[in-house]
Amino acid sequence: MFLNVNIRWGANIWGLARPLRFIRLNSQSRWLDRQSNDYYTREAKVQNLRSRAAFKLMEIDDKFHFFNKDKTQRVLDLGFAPGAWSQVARQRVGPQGMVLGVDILPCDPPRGVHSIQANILSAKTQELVRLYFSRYFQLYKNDELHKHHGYFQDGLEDELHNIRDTETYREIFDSSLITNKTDKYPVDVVISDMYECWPQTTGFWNNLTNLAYYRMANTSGVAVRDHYQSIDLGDAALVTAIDLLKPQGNFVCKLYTGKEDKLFEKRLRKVFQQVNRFKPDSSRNESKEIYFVGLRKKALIDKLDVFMS
Ligand SMILES: C[S@@+](CC[C@H](N)C(=O)[O-])C[C@H]1O[C@@H](n2cnc3c(N)ncnc32)[C@H](O)[C@@H]1O
Repeated sequence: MFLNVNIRWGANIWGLARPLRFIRLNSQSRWLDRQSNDYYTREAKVQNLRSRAAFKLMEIDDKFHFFNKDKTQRVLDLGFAPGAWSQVARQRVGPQGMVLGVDILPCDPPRGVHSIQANILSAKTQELVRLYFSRYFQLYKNDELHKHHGYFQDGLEDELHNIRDTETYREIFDSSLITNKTDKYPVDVVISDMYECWPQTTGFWNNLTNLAYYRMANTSGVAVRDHYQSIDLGDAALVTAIDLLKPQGNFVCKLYTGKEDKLFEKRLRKVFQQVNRFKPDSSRNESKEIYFVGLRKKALIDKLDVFMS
């Protein structure tokens, strides 16, 4: 059904704003009602988890077992805010593991997790992730770096300035030099729940210079748009996995389902030995989200072949 509105700018716009605000408040209160009646939301509060999303990752791991307390695993959580998946990863990798969250929005990471406020679509983000997991520049151990809200990048520019000229730095970033200092694939598990942001509770965009909150992909309710935007973020997560994930490493990625699922799945099959599609019980029936799980990354991957055919 189309709403036929004849807008004369200036004259009628404020008249239109009122009903629109009413519609928004109505959908907000429906969302609040649904939240307060929801088992997983209540349970998340009881268990001190940052959101109900935690239960989705628990269910996915209960089925596919990609976290392992016995190995020292390094986990990269893409779009980690507010941090429920990072909490689950932290618990499931055990004390020796490392968890790094990346989010375009600023967010205090959960206990035992470090974070970078960065856009996954930027090449610099990979550099930061690589340095974080590097055994030779253990920046995460330096208190100076996380004294402000745990943000790893505080002071990072100074550190980068000091180390960019060193031989070790060159070895870490020069993939043609395979030495025992080079950790070409520093990550064991990549998890990506990238999509809509958590509700803004204070004016934190004062911290941002690039108006990330406006530029990000927010779920619009228009299925086609949400689907294509989530495919873009899924592809960004897949590129990150191709570049940083160890052979035999594992990958979890949320997607809003639609026409291109099959193509995304085909790309995943070129990177992982086993690919599964999964809808956890804790994901609402009416939600279009599904989760792809890629197990055991292949050793040789041709990125062009993954994305071109
Ligand atoms: C649904 S939330 C993630 C919830 C999280 N898994 C949890 O359990 O708390 C999606 C997140 O993706 C982030 N995001 C979206 N686009 C991004 C991008 N290009 N780079 C980094 N983070 C992004 C958003 O800021 C948002 O916080």
